[in-house]
Amino acid sequence: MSIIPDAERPNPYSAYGAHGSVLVLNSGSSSLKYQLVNPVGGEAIAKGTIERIGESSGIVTHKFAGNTTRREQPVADHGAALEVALGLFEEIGPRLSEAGIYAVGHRVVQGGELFSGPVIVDDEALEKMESLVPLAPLHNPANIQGIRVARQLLGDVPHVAVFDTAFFQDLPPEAYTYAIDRDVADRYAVRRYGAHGTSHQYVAGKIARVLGRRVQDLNSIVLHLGNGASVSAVKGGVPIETSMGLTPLEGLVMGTRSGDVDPAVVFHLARNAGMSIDEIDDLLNKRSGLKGLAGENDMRELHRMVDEGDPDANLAFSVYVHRIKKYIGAYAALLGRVDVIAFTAGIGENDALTRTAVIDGLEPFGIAIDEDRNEARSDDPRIISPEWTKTLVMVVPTMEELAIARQCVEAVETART
Ligand SMILES: Nc1ncnc2c1ncn2[C@@H]1O[C@H](COP(=O)(O)OP(=O)(O)O)[C@@H](O)[C@H]1O
Ligand SMILES: CC(=O)OP(=O)(O)O
Ligand SMILES: [Mg+2]
Repeated sequence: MSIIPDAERPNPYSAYGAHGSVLVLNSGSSSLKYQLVNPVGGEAIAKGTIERIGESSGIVTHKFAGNTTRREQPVADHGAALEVALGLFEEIGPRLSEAGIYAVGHRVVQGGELFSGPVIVDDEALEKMESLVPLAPLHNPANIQGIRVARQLLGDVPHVAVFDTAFFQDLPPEAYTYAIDRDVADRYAVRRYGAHGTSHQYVAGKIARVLGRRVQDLNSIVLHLGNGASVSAVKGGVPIETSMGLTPLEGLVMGTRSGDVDPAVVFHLARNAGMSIDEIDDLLNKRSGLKGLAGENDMRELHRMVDEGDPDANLAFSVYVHRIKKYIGAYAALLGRVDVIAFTAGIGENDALTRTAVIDGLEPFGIAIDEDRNEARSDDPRIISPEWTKTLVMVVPTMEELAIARQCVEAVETART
């Protein structure tokens, strides 16, 4: 039986949880999110984000004891970002030496075929993660750098890696297999691994708890719309499809990533535009998506540009929404019955305009939004569809850090028994 209670209730043992607190590090492609979490009660004791890593202007935010500290300062890379974060704990609090840290949990995006669940980090595990860098070039290097620096600075507690791909290890073969020569695919581990799995799994479970239903009885489409974006079809708690593939480049239109393109685009650019493979990689991962179409990957800014009549921003938003709708239709066909469509992550949780545009026109399928519910502001999971629909549309804030903290405690406890 799990030592972590499912219900999010206050921890009866100590201020920071029966197992102490867990420091969670979530390195994205250009950001570091961190949280000191009580893994039992579920509350964040302190948390922060460091955005625009590697750019000339970084934004640092640290929240503790009801106060928010915000600074603008350039941050060179993810190692430097972690040092800034640890410095803020010393300066503003809580001091990590007094926070009863039980373990450090690291989000690692790509576990490939080497990791199907959380692992306590040692040198061998780190080497394996290094070998997976080509399968998550924007993410694994930052994740690994975070682990190295954190192990040096917080060396006396266990460090646990929790993989984005783990949840999707349960995908059926027809979903994870690319229809290419089998020998080549097998030799080079070319298959679909998915990503954002910790979030998709958390949201699918949270939907069931909020509705008072068993996850086994629910079919959900989860839309994780952040800077990276992905969608999953979860049938009875088990993922049957997801939009990210070999790497987090496949699928939806994202902040800077193209999502699905005809692979022949790569051959065409290599042969006829004189671009190298590295240049095309950079193009599709960093200069595409909303940024490639409109020059802007912050959704708030994109809306402002649309309001000012910018045709590029308008097209970018239309392409973004069109792709999500295509996936909803496809995943509905795979699920057969859709009980819930859930929006999560930065855009999914905060952007009523995107939610309206995505659901618009789906009424004939019994899917609709109630605009008052959609626009009501809340940090709680909520239903935003009208009473009459069979499919519920929901907003379910993701809590990747809490989910990582809990998996981290379970991994340490399992290793000890
Ligand atoms: N209030 C808001 N309205 C619209 N978009 C928002 C809002 N707040 C954040 N976002 C968008 O959320 C995205 C970042 O989401 P997030 O889940 O934090 O991404 P990641 O984890 O990939 O860095 C950005 O595109 C940002 O514009
Ligand atoms: C996998 C992925 O795209 O992650 P993020 O959204 O944090 O960049
Ligand atoms: Mg994210």
